[in-house]
Amino acid sequence: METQKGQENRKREWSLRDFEIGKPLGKGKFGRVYVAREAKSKYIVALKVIFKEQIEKYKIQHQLRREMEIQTGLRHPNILRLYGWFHDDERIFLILEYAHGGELYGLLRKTNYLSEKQAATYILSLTQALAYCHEKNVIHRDIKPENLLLDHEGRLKIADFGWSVQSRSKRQTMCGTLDYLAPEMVENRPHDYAVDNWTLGILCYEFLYGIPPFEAESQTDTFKRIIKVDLSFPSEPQTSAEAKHLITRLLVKDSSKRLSLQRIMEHPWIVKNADPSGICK
Ligand SMILES: Nc1ncnc2c1ncn2[C@@H]1O[C@H](COP(=O)(O)OP(=O)(O)OP(=O)(O)O)[C@@H](O)[C@H]1O
Repeated sequence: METQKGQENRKREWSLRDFEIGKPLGKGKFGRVYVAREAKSKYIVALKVIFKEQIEKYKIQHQLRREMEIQTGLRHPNILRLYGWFHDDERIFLILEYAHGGELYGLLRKTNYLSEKQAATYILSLTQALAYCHEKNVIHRDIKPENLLLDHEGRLKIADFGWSVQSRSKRQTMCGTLDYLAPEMVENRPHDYAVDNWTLGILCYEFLYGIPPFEAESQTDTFKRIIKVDLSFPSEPQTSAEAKHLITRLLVKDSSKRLSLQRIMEHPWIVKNADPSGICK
């Protein structure tokens, strides 16, 4: 879409008549997602349909607007494009890049865990995308496998910016999903970009072992494990000392001592294992 008409498209007024609707891709809390084809250009997109009634019921008007504004402004190979949106009386339609490969979560549930090469490639892609976001003062705050999609080449795309925020100052609202939250967030302390670096440590662990490191029977126990940084590595599957080193350097309680995104990209485990093209099949 963008490639054919460039800037012009973003200013254009869309309507449902511009699209041929195809198969459903899935259902979320607030609506459904379909494959769709723009009738004129034949360009394939994902059309997310959100019911205004649901938005009002859950009082997420502000959050949705913020998500739409942030995601529209981001252009990175590892961030799902939001090309534009339109609405009718009952629904809001988001025109999204189509990720043919579905959710990374699905792949992880199927294989239980990823190889070091796959895990490192995804962590590098995520780190590069987050470095781009942080440069634009965007903190994602809710990176987890359910929010990561894959394109037709297996390239990772960050898809959901529902909890992201664009701010230079520290934030205090607790948000996101407990297993992936940094100690400063679960303790309701001011937080900044470093919460995303923590989450990279959580994801790296989950990619390699199949479960997030602080998962517990109850939310209370998960909370306790996070604030203690109660980290241990299972004996199976066996992983390299370098992978464990990276995780240990990210899951650090003091946010100022966590490895920076630049240092993650230069870490020996990443350099040795990650495919810089981001393509992972
Ligand atoms: N751009 C896309 N390309 C391909 N599949 C997609 C795309 N966006 C969403 N999907 C699929 O549609 C499903 C529903 O997506 P949706 O964003 O509505 O909900 P969700 O992220 O699962 O949950 P939530 O409502 O909590 O955000 C996803 O699980 C995913 O499999």
